Amino acid sequence: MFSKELLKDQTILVTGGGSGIGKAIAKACLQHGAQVIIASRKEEKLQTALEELQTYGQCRYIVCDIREPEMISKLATDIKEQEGKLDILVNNAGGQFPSRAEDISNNGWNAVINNNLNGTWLMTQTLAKTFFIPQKQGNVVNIIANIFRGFPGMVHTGAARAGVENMTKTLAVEWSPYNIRLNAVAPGIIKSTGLEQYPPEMLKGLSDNIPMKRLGTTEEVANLCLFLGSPLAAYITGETIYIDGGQRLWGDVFKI
Ligand SMILES: CCCCCCC/C=C/C(=O)SCCNC(=O)CCNC(=O)[C@H](O)C(C)(C)COP(=O)(O)OP(=O)(O)OC[C@H]1O[C@@H](n2cnc3c(N)ncnc32)[C@H](O)[C@@H]1OP(=O)(O)O
Ligand SMILES: NC(=O)C1=CN([C@@H]2O[C@H](COP(=O)(O)OP(=O)(O)OC[C@H]3O[C@@H](n4cnc5c(N)ncnc54)[C@H](OP(=O)(O)O)[C@@H]3O)[C@@H](O)[C@H]2O)C=CC1
Repeated sequence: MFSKELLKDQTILVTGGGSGIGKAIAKACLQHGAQVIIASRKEEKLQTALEELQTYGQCRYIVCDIREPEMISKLATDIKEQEGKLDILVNNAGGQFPSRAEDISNNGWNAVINNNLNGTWLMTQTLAKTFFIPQKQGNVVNIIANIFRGFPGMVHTGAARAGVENMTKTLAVEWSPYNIRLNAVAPGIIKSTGLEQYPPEMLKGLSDNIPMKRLGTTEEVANLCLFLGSPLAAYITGETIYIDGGQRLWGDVFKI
């Protein structure tokens, strides 16, 4: 177990923090001494999550669509006025839909690229310019996906997440003079609210195709993010860590 003071005095923004993996990350950060802001599109979801999260520490929410530059600017101003600083950004918001590549419409492709690549970029650039670069200190954790062998059945998100992975490496070098670390976390299949959007027949037998024969938990992903956000990972930057029970190496996710 980590020290309860691992993230003491840290201010952390978790996008998509109202559900699933993001909520688990927010909870873990609160339990380790941080103050946390969660952000996403749906206020009702954020409000419900907040009621649970604030029992663990100081937390609030901001409604923000990561695809909308104006909303992101307002979010940055809001944090500047309220908290006065930001130490860690967790870019967790995202998602996609399963589809054969030949069936994806132009709008469908753009929606997924906008959500996962452009949204992550806009958040990262705005918050780095507002906080991390002037502070000469910052930390970004990007949640991507298991794209190790491509992403058959979800080419749009595979392309977007590969973009985020490369962006993570590039910015780790460009922004190292500002003492900003950036890393990516690549979850395999995690038992979370996100899986509810997949048809039940697609979810049958998934564990059989994972070397460890089980799905991951949101808490396991949160623990990895805690580590990367903390001083324990002070010399790690530009890295992608897979948390997938070995699935990147063996087993089919999609039968194609
Ligand atoms: C076998 C099990 C799977 C294991 C894989 C596990 C790995 C990954 C797991 C996860 O990531 S879990 C997290 C999942 N959570 C989410 O995905 C939630 C967020 N997702 C979304 O919000 C959407 O998917 C979105 C498309 C990114 C949202 O975009 P937007 O709100 O802009 O969409 P729309 O305006 O409704 O539609 C735009 C465009 O996209 C087409 N489209 C949307 N959904 C589907 C769909 N289910 N199937 C086909 N096409 C879809 C939609 O039709 C529009 O295109 P046009 O119709 O206008 O051409
Ligand atoms: N669960 C899994 O097996 C895996 C998940 N992932 C990724 O991990 C992340 C979390 O997934 P998970 O918790 O499972 O799923 P959820 O669907 O529960 O989480 C997605 C979160 O992102 C938010 N979100 C989506 N689009 C936007 C947007 N444009 N602007 C702001 N917020 C947005 C949603 O909130 P709201 O609707 O309020 O906007 C929601 O809270 C996602 O990026 C997902 O793709 C990756 C690999 C595997």
